[in-house]
Amino acid sequence: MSSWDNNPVLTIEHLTMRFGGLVAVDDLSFNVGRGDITALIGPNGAGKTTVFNCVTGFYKPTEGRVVMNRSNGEHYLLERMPDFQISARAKVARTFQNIRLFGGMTLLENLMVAQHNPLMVASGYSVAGIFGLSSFRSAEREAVDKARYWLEKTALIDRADAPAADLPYGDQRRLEIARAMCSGPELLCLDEPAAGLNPKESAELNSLLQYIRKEHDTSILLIEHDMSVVMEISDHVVVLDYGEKISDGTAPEVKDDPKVIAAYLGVPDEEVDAVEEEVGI
Ligand SMILES: Nc1ncnc2c1ncn2[C@@H]1O[C@H](COP(=O)(O)OP(=O)(O)OP(=O)(O)O)[C@@H](O)[C@H]1O
Repeated sequence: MSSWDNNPVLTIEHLTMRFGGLVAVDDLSFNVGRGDITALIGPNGAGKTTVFNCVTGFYKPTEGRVVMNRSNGEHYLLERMPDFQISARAKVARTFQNIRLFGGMTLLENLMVAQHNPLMVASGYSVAGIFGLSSFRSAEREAVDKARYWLEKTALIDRADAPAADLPYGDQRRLEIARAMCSGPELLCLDEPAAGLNPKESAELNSLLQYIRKEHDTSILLIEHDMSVVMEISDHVVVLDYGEKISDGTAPEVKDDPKVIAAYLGVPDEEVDAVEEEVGI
């Protein structure tokens, strides 16, 4: 049995998502190991983002189960929960393929908004906040400390008071990760975190993700097209093609799987050898 099957933080069972006649995800099952960095890869249109949307409550799957197994022993059936509870109670956070920050707000404000739920609770849904009661003030201080901590870890602290829209692209990507981490997730889902990054920024991203996994006991599930990132940091790689799982293993196992090579080259399995020879790989 693979390590990710022994102690999964997320269990996906027979997940199917149909859009009319199109089957975007077809009877997909896999586990995300606790403490692992798991990559979900596959050619364009394979169904990766649809899986993310089912895990994070943006879509309700047509069939199947998505179970979050929290470290305190609680289990959550994510397909039955509204998305705000998936973040607040099941402790799953995500970033998006297209960056979604509040461009007009400062970096610090973006990270404070991410902590809106605990702050609202501490404010007694505004009464304590309005009267400046100490319970609210201490919750607010904690939220600022947490925001500053993640700005430091993502090397953005010097620009804490700048508008998010003024940041270069690579910095905005890191700010999105900082924002997701402010909700204290046990599972962090990242949709193409390395898209648009230069090699230096990609290397910094790798270090950041390894730090998050090691120091914060946060498991990571990422969709990524940049194979240098996938191969370097993933403990476990799941490959989708046309909504179906075609390979599932460690990065070296998956890299050498003829089915994966065939899917990426867009040819049938039996033609892989010939095409590889032709293109010299
Ligand atoms: N809301 C939707 N309505 C209809 N079809 C959809 C919807 N979302 C996704 N699809 C279709 O489902 C299939 C899988 O799309 P998805 O975005 O999950 O793939 P992907 O692997 O993330 O692709 P990419 O790598 O290009 O982002 C595609 O054919 C897509 O057009």
